[in-house]
Amino acid sequence: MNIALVAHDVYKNLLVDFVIAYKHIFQKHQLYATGTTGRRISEAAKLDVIRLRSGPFGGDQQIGAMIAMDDIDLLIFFRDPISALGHEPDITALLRLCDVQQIPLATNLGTAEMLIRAMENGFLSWREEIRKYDSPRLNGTENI
Ligand SMILES: O=C(CO)COP(=O)(O)O
Repeated sequence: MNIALVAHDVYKNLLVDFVIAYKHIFQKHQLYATGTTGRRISEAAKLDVIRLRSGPFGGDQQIGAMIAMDDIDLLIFFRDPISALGHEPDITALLRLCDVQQIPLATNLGTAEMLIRAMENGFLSWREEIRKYDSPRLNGTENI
């Protein structure tokens, strides 16, 4: 599975600890992350992470573009629910695209834990099936 990981500053430590706790699962998958989140995870968890731009510089939009192309299977995004951020439109757009593409999305630790355990137990294997029929790459709508 292709897993995208994003955390705003207040939750970066939480996400790093979460990835370390479930490293035995994460290490079996391809990880993507926004810039600073990815650096923190790769340094602390010693996992390979494909790092995109930092969120305020387009990282959320890069992940959104991957989701639009059905290239991400699961997004864990520990967003800051208190502070307003300058790139709020990018954040909203990313969350919206998850709903457009039916991508499992966790915005807090409780849901993230359930999704990761569910994935480990095969509950997200429907993603492989849906990709065959619903992928913009395969159903001919990628140029629309
Ligand atoms: O701002 C972000 C997501 O909106 C996260 O970006 P960083 O991982 O670069 O801090």
